[in-house]
Amino acid sequence: MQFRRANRDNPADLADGSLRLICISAIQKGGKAGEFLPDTMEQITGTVDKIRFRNEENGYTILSFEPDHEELPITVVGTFLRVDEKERFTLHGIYTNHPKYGKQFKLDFYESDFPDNVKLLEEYLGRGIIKGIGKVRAKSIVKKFGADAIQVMEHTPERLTEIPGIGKRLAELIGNRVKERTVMQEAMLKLTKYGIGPSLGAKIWKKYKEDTFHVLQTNPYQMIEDIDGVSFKTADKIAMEMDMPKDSARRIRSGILFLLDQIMLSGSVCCPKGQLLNNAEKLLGSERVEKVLDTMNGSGIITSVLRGDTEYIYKAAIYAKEVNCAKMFAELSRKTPADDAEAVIRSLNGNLDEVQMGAVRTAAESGLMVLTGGPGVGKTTTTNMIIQYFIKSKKTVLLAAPTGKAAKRMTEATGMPASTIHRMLGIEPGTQGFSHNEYNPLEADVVIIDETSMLDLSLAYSLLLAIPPDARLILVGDRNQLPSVGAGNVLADLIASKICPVVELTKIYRQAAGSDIIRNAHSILTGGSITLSNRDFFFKNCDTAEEIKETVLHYVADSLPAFTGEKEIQVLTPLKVREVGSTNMNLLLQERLNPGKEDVKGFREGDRVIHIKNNYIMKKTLPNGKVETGIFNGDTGKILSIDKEQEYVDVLFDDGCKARYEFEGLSQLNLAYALTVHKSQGSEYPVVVMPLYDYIPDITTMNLLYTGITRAKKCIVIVGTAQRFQKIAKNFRKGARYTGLQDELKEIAAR
Ligand SMILES: Nc1ncnc2c1ncn2[C@@H]1O[C@H](COP(=O)(O)OP(=O)(O)OP(=O)(O)O)[C@@H](O)[C@H]1O
Repeated sequence: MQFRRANRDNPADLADGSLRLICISAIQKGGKAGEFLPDTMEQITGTVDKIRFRNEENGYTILSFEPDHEELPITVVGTFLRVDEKERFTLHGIYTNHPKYGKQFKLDFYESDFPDNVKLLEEYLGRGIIKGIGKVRAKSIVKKFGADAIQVMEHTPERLTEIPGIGKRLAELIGNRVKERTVMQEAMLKLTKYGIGPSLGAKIWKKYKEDTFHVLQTNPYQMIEDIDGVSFKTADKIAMEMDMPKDSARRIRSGILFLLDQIMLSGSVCCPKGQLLNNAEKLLGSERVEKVLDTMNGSGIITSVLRGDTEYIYKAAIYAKEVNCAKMFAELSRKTPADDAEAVIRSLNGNLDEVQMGAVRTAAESGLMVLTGGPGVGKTTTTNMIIQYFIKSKKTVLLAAPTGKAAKRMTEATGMPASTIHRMLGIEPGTQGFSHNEYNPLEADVVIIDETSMLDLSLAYSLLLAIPPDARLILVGDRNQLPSVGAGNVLADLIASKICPVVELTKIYRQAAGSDIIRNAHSILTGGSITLSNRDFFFKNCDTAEEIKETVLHYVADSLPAFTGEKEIQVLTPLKVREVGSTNMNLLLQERLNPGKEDVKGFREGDRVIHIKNNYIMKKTLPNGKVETGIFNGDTGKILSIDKEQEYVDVLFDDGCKARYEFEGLSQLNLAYALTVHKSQGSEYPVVVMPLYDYIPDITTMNLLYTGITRAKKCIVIVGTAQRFQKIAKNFRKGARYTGLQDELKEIAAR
């Protein structure tokens, strides 16, 4: 068979039987590790000698390749949709010179074909590439049909029956398998034309197989629901390429659901109808939006709720959760008091003030209560007394918090085991489900949750489902902290609804004598004046972004470690993006604190890192050598070593546990020299530096400043201008977070 170079922009090539595949590979241009030789595209044709590394998930491959007219094999690095040894390709890319591994060919895209040399073809087919053909059959097929063997198998498979031992059925089967291969490759090629990379392309193919084009042509939006990683924008691009009308109901429906998902990512659970229609019309360029929205409302996909004069639109599932949360909260709040509470309370040891003692009494008397207050007011001390009360009353108490770090702090503060809420509920990895639910409730009389401000609506719903009918729920948290990252505003809504008792502690006990951190944190809440007595709360006046960055670097690297005696200084930024955001500050801090080392995907040995996803199946080795599973969002540590040959990174976490990350798993890590205030919720650090530069009314709020400041235990330095600080401190906006839990609760209470 004649090999022909194809033009990836020429649609005719797609239909040409001689073309097997042209594939785009994500080339990593300008990677620091590689210094480019001439930056011109090269083309080499040859045979795969050996696959040295392959990640089946994303197609990333390192292989040794034998070019046709060169003696020595070369190393090729890039993304192959699929690849086998002895397979033939024409590769397009550039040569680079890797400091450690030498000359490499970085792949941009490739064209693939079956071997055109009879000997290689026999060897290739003999390796079991096509099911039903082993060494012996490969030999007979190639002997019979020569270099045309593949053409015969694909287009006239019945001719295979000319070979003894191959019957009609097997011939047909082989023909189908070869065709399937071709169809898959063509599908992948077509997908790359819509900007879909090989890894996503492979997922789409895996899901729809031969139906891929049918789905793409009839309803590409289906992919959003079926395949992880397909966004509305990707599906819409395909739909537009397919000339789908802008006014198509499917398109509008998907666009509306996409916007509702976006709303939820920003923390709201619903959206005023007017706002949604406006955004949808802008996104979709269609005037049929309202009509389609109304039909969706009737079909159970979305729910519309009238509150006052405003109509709010929810995805139906999240609305159901909100309504059910309200019902379950209301149900809990109706519980009756314990019988001999007073006698047990009198027997408790500890010096609580009257309000704190009142909280213990309330806990004893209520099915549902909230204990809130700022830093150092005795929330933990009071919680400990509540636990003591229930233990003395022979009740089973379970403790949990939304994050791993907060759960660890709860364990230390109470002396009792506390877990993440997910773990307490028995997360079932791979599904969104929990083993504890309404059919299998928790075995507890009392459940106490700390850092409740971080509890989002979905997790609150799962938690409430698992609370046994006669148990109590106690929610502890600081209502002035930022709300949860996930959609909802559970603690604030619950407090505002007045459906259950709320005990607010206001008297500051901790460090009352000497600390400006706590005093100023409380002053920010009350709008009081800020004290700068240079004890533990410092302010450095800097104006420009450049000045702020330099000052932060200087404090973190030079002056603060000496001044505070702490080696690690935590930078907390209001934003992730922009010049003084955590992403950029991390790069600057990495260069300053950990310079001159080679990067792997942005990480270096010795870097401070944070794990950013709850991973309940990942293994870690405890300091005592025992192996456990579970690494949580917010866990911080340091990179101990990077093994480039074996492609893994070892991390030592702050609690002494070690974990190994394969290179592909590194997306679970971020640099942690600088974190956003949002990310730092539930954690505390001895020394914090907080640069204030940007002002975005919905984000840089008083609550964000307050949350950042209260993360510092020993010392905080704020870097910015006094005007900017005041502006943020007085920004009492809560951010546009639309939720309805408060109204639902009030409605139930009024019945
Ligand atoms: N009634 C009290 N009398 C004397 N000291 C108290 C009292 N209540 C709390 N404290 C002390 O105040 C300090 C802070 O208390 P605690 O840690 O319970 O506060 P917190 O609200 O949990 O603080 P944070 O939210 O910052 O962790 C502790 O040293 C505690 O012993």
